[in-house]
Amino acid sequence: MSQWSFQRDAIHAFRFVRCGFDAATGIAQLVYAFDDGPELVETITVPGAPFAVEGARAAALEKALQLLHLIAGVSYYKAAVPGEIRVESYAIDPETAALLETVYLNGLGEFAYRNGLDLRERIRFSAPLESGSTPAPALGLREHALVAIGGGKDSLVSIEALRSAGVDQTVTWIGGSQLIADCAARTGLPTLNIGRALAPQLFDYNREGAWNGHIPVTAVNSAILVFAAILHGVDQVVFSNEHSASYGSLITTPDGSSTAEVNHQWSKGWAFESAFGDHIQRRVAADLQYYSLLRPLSELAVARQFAKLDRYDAHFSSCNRNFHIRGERPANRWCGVCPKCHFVFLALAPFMPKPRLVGIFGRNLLDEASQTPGFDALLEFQDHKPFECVGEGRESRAAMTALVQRPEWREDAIVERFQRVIRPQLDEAGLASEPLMAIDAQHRIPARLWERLRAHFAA
Ligand SMILES: CC(=O)N[C@H]1[C@@H](OP(=O)(O)OP(=O)(O)OC[C@H]2O[C@@H](n3ccc(=O)[nH]c3=O)[C@H](O)[C@@H]2O)O[C@H](CO)[C@@H](O)[C@@H]1O[C@H](C)C(=O)N[C@@H](C)C(=O)N[C@@H](CCC(=O)O)C(=O)O
Ligand SMILES: Nc1ncnc2c1ncn2[C@@H]1O[C@H](COP(=O)(O)OP(=O)(O)OP(=O)(O)O)[C@@H](O)[C@H]1O
Repeated sequence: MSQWSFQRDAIHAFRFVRCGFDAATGIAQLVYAFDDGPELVETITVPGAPFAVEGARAAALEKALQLLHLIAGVSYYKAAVPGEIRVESYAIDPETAALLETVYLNGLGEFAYRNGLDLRERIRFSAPLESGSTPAPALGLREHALVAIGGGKDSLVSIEALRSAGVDQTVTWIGGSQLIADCAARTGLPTLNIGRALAPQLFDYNREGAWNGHIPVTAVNSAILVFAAILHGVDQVVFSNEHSASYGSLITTPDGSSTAEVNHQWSKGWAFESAFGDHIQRRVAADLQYYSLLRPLSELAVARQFAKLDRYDAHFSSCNRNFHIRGERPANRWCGVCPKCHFVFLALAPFMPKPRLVGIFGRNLLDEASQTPGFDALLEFQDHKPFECVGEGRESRAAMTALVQRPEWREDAIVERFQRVIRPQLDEAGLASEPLMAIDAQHRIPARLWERLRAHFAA
């Protein structure tokens, strides 16, 4: 084994070697390997040990651990994308295999597009178990929500909505981000910070020529929170993925003959939420509900809700440059030049007093002419929507149209250019904000909770 070196194109198989959980320490180990190379060990640490889990809950925990092992493998599989995938220490059924193929294929959609790879014939999970295994039992989980917090506006909107609905919640995050920890502390609610350490060899492989690119990180985070929910015996895992996340960027194929949709945030979309949430209830725990509280809302509707809160202005950030595992972070939480900064500034502008918004970012992005190409991409003007977690083009166009009508914004460089250059080329019928504020019926929010929240979101 000491002879083995990472040679991307010579690798035949990706192996799910084993996974295990130590209830005494709260540490889960997820073990993978390429061919007969070294073991790649990712660790997940759930606070609260020692844990005592028995009977049906112990069986459910084992299933949740296997699902986490299978989904988190995407970070390593992507390094070489070999044509053979082997699950070695347990067997899976066809339904689980189908879920994994969907997650890997769609979740690596942007990765494949950017690297010029076609993964459709490569991603195959074999399923030795027969389908139709016994449905998962209800575990008698207590009524309590683990709410994922990401440091940005979306999860804060959910947390405050759940608070207003009187739902017991623990604000939960993965990783060592100080920014998220500050936001979590600011909620004043109970918190749970789950540790996650990627196998260190991944960083070596990256330097040695591994394929690299985006992975469906929300799918990984979701599987971690499901595992933690069963461990802590609670019945809800809540994410904050809005309706708009289900729509990708329309890309023209390299030969220019057609367009295809590639969604950077596929695992924040409805296709993932519905497939994963159903799978958890059928195969892991019948009374564990996985849902996104913001699924009925567009990004603009979420921005409107966030503008009603000012408690987090000096703490939150949606700029993903804060969240690199290694490397620099923006000095004042907002880099001001990435697609997420552009979009969040634009989406909040119609709903916030200008001085408040400029105070949050420390500058007025809409009056920086040098940023025109970035805003053009959001508007899908002569470009496609950026590969980032930003709203739909029609939301950006509607927000810009709203700003044109405001004296305090309309003379700013980007807004003025929109009115002069871009708007005349658009169909006026598609520029209104109001239709984008409509509440969508497609979601997995438990019915009793939704009855309480509907009015909150409509206000
Ligand atoms: C912070 C960030 O945007 N990272 C993306 C960036 O990675 P970079 O190399 O610049 O820094 P690191 O994040 O520290 O990653 C180092 C390497 O590790 C790989 N990796 C990381 C986390 C993980 O769970 N698995 C991994 O394999 C990573 O690929 C690097 O090789 O560029 C990468 C390549 O495009 C992206 O993969 C990194 O994205 C992170 C996985 C990440 O956490 N991104 C979130 C901020 C993010 O994009 N969230 C979306 C949700 C999208 C979804 O669920 O599909 C959001 O904001 O809504
Ligand atoms: N480190 C993390 N741990 C747990 N959940 C996370 C983490 N990062 C993001 N999430 C969750 O993933 C989902 C998508 O993240 P996203 O970045 O869109 O949300 P956000 O940070 O709340 O808001 P914004 O869109 O303004 O950045 C949210 O439910 C968020 O809470």
